[in-house]
Amino acid sequence: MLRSCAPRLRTLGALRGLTGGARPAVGDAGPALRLFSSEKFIDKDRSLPNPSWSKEIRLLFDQFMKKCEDGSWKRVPSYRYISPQDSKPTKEEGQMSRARIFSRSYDDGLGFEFVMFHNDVEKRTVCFFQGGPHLQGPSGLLHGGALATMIDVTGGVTAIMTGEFVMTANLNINFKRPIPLGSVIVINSQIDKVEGRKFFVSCDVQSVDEKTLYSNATGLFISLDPEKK
Ligand SMILES: CCCCCCCC/C=C\CCCCCCCC(=O)SCCNC(=O)CCNC(=O)[C@H](O)C(C)(C)COP(=O)(O)OP(=O)(O)OC[C@H]1O[C@@H](n2cnc3c(N)ncnc32)[C@H](O)[C@@H]1OP(=O)(O)O
Repeated sequence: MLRSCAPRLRTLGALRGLTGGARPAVGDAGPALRLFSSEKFIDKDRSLPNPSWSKEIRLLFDQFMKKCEDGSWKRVPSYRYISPQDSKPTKEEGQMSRARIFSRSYDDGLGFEFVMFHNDVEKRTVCFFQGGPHLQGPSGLLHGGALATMIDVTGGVTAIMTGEFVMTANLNINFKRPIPLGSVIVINSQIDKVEGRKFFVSCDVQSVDEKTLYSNATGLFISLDPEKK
């Protein structure tokens, strides 16, 4: 997913140029549709509602878009592809790379449907996630690896929003209750501590009514050593 570090400022700029306000129509550099420089390729912001979203996740989306109006929360835009300028050259020289960002690699409704909102003052991120049918583990339940992916992405975004590009060094997840496939869950992530390049993040995963704690986790994210880049 994180294939190139050199262009991180541009990428971080894109991530930090987050969207707020009532109109869910802007992503990095403005448009929800991102036209890559080749002008042959359009990537859309996938953290906006699509027809596969249940009423429940739409309601949460609307509630948090309202919270964005005073600037305290920002919606985090999210794309399927790393733009060609940010990608490392691939073996498919001269062709569009087929690489996709894992958490956005499924077609609408089949895999990871989610939207994140970040609060800069509180250094925390909330993610509303609806796992589609291709993320099944045990019958009728969400695969643990799919949940780990979402915890990783939410924790990673929480750290990245401090302004540093990070890699995941450690994730420790307690799976406490199984998650019904297709249900909407809430992942709350916050930065507990920063020590030099190390960002210690914690996450909990709950039902929308907060009655069920599905999982909790801690993660260590490390920003890249300038010497080693
Ligand atoms: C730019 C373009 C990209 C585009 C992006 C698209 C948009 C993004 C949108 C949305 C983002 C979503 C968010 C991301 C979510 C997904 C993230 C992933 O999947 S990341 C892939 C999986 N992770 C790896 O592959 C890491 C592999 N490991 C490494 O590369 C290195 O080990 C690394 C960078 C993590 C650390 O290496 P060192 O060389 O920089 O660090 P050293 O100097 O060894 O350690 C620094 C300190 O950290 C401790 N440390 C290192 N690893 C540790 C560990 N595993 N556990 C505990 N401590 C550890 C050390 O003991 C040291 O501590 P002391 O400073 O001495 O106190």
